Amino acid sequence: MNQKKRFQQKKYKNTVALIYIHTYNNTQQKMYKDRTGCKFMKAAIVGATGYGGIELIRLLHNHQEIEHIAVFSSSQEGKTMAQSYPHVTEIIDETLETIDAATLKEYDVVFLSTPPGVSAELSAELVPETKVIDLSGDLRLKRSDIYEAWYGRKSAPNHLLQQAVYGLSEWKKESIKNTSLLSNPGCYPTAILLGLAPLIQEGAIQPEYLIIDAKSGTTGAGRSPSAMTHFSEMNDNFKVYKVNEHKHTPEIEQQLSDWANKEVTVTFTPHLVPMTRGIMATMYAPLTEGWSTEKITALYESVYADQPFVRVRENGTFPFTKEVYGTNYCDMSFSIDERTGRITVVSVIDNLVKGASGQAVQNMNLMFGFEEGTGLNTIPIYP
Ligand SMILES: NC(=O)C1=CN([C@@H]2O[C@H](COP(=O)(O)OP(=O)(O)OC[C@H]3O[C@@H](n4cnc5c(N)ncnc54)[C@H](OP(=O)(O)O)[C@@H]3O)[C@@H](O)[C@H]2O)C=CC1
Ligand SMILES: CC(=O)N[C@@H](CCC(=O)OP(=O)(O)O)C(=O)O
Repeated sequence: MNQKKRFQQKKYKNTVALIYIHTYNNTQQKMYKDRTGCKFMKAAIVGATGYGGIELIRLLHNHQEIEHIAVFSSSQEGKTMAQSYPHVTEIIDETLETIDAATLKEYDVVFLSTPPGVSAELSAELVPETKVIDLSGDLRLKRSDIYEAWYGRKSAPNHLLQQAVYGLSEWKKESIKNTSLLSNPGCYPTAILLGLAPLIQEGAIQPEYLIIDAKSGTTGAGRSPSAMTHFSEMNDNFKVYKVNEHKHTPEIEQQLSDWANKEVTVTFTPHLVPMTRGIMATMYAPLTEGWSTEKITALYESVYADQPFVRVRENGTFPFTKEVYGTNYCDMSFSIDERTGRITVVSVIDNLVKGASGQAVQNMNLMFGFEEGTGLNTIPIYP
């Protein structure tokens, strides 16, 4: 009997029959569902000292199924989380552990909130023994030549790229449920793809003329200070960066091409704005024949009717980033310009929640058969 099964048997032998004789398959997922509220999951976070990591801690700490959160670091082993983040003093008393595949395999789920290159190596050692959710871009692109061209580094082995399920939670829920290797989408692609999905899937826009303009808060760049993001460079400023060379471009194109059933290329221009969290994506494209405000409204409402974290606003009532702050929501609205025949779609997310750790927890919920919104049902912090 392996470590994980021993743990579950020890903890639950008096309360939950059979829990330890199942392996990771649909049967066990059903059992997880049956055990809602038992709090027996053990989660590990690699890269816990980063912004994605501390946000995972915030969300998992309040998650009713998580019994234990272990934290791992490549540079601060032996220190406590409170040494990195005093705001978790007396809330999270875990000590940062050395990253080691054998230890990580003891956990039910491992979050890799690490820079590019780490998960390409680590996830190969962890799946299928445990479930891995990778927040980095290592496993999002299916073609290694495209990864290498845009990331400027060697890609993960092809079999891992093919095995990983791209976890835009609102789609491919069945694939997400059945995978051990989940690749969490990038922050910009999450806001952009959710905003464009109904239009591209229905052929309502001409994708060859699609232009995407997006703005991010500085936490999108992680915790390490840089000349790009530090206060005196960013305060009272507004920056454009990586024009026509941002690594999220092929990620957006890959998914749009899949939905459109033809190759789609986009102009994507990211900007940095002096705020802590938030992404606003503004997308412009010419409509195809026959679409009106009423038809597009009905389309968005039907596509997102059963998606708990997508809120379609009344036509023309555009969302602001603060209206999703600290939450897993993606809010959106659109307007059609009758003069030009173009539609403008605006979507907003919190980059650290729906754009990273929140979507990772949503995907974990799907992978383990929990209710999709478990641990994520909070009201935005406003103002
Ligand atoms: N910030 C955001 O809005 C989003 C981020 N992402 C992606 O999520 C990942 C984490 O981002 P974020 O938290 O913002 O970045 P941070 O820079 O804030 O944190 C990254 C963490 O990775 C750890 N790390 C560094 N080198 C290694 C290594 N060689 N092996 C293992 N761990 C290492 C560091 O912790 P330590 O030194 O303690 O090991 C660090 O705290 C990145 O891939 C990022 O691109 C995705 C979507 C949105
Ligand atoms: C503001 C800012 O710098 N944002 C980051 C995007 C963060 C992200 O999602 O990066 P991954 O694809 O590596 O996960 C950037 O533009 O590179």
